[in-house]
Amino acid sequence: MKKRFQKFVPRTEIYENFIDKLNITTSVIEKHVSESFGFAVAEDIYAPENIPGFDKATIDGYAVKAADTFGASDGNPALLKIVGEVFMGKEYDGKPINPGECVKIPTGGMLPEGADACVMIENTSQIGKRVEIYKSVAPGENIIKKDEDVKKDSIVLKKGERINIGHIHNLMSLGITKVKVYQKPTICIIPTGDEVVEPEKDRKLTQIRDGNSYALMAWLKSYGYNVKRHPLVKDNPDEFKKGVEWGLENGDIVIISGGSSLGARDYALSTIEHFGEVLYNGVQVKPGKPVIFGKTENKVILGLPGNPTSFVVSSYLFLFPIIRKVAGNIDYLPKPDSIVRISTNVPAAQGRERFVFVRLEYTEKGFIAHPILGESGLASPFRMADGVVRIPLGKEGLYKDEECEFYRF
Ligand SMILES: Nc1nc2c(c(=O)[nH]1)N[C@H]1C(S)=C(S)[C@@H](COP(=O)(O)OP(=O)(O)OC[C@H]3O[C@@H](n4cnc5c(N)ncnc54)[C@H](O)[C@@H]3O)O[C@H]1N2
Ligand code: MOO
Repeated sequence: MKKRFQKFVPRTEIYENFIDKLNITTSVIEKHVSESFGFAVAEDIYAPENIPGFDKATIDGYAVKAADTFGASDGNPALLKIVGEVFMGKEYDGKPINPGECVKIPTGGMLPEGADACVMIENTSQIGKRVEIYKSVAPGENIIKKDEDVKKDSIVLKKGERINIGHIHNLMSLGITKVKVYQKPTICIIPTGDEVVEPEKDRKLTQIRDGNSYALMAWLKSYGYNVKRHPLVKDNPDEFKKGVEWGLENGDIVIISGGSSLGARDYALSTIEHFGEVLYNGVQVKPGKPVIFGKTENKVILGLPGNPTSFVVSSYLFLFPIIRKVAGNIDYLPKPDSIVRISTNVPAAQGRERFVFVRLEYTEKGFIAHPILGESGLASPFRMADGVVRIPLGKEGLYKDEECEFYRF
């Protein structure tokens, strides 16, 4: 990562040469499993036992030998002898069942020895100590095998996997109540611009209120990340430096909002160079061209464009993957959520991969994406959108009804 690039590069280059190679991760902490949703696990976890651990009935009825029911029907029922009953949470205390015998069993009960299937109570009729079976069952039918949910010694969580509710359920069922995870990163946001004012303040005609930092804070918090916001920074190098210094002391990832372009008062580049190394300065993406990628020994500093649409798209494409990487996730790059059809022709951006905000409509033919076009200086396109579709680099555009990748925001 020594070489510094000043040219605009494709998004994939940032992924391969900046994000994939980032060797910064947050510290490892122990969490109660019930508090671990969304964290990346910091160790491989193997199952110490089978789940459920016993062959289990999935219906209320009778535990049988399947072969005894073969050919059974309403007109020709199988007749079995009831030799006992299984109670919930208890092992069957009778003898293994023999051909011609069956045992009453509740949903969730442990299958008695000798039985290999269960028959639903609705398909039977009890006559004293016998039962008529009107429907045959195959071996294994209406049963969960003892290792069917989780097999002893199998891997339940791979280091770097994001913990989901299924993992939490499995871990708790296995009696594993604590888990080592990577701490969620802290992101420090520094909103900049002489023209930018606090939202609760009155503004002059030429001023704008800070939407960027508050929108990003809310978005990051929705994923449980820690966020800190610096007060507004004016367009001067000292204020930029103070802001970034604060960010480096207080967070893992520092974001400068605005001032990343080429204007005389755009100080993001020189400030990042002051504190660390700038690896890339500009990407072939629209919106979101002037993104600056920098790092110090153990922190990331990003300069994001001030234009609202560019700010949001570059956050989605670059900031979020960086956060996921730093948070220990093995799966950190964005992936399309689905393939949709575009409702109208949309031109590409010359020499840039283009992302277009769309609203999705569900029709009989599947999802149709309606573009919400507008300049990168607007915020309403993403207010009205479900996400973006992608026009790959080098493609001249999307034609009406053409399939394209959709990314949900
Ligand atoms: N000569 C060139 N000019 C520009 C180029 C270029 O290549 N050559 N690139 C354009 C592109 S593309 C973008 S994107 C913008 C990015 O500019 P900056 O990152 O330097 O951002 P600012 O100039 O600070 O602001 C742009 C725009 O966004 C508004 N803004 C800033 N902060 C906020 C905030 N917190 N909340 C809401 N809106 C904000 C700001 O008022 C400006 O209107 O550069 C083009 N120029
Ligand atoms: O690339 Mo700028 O990010 O178009 O607005």
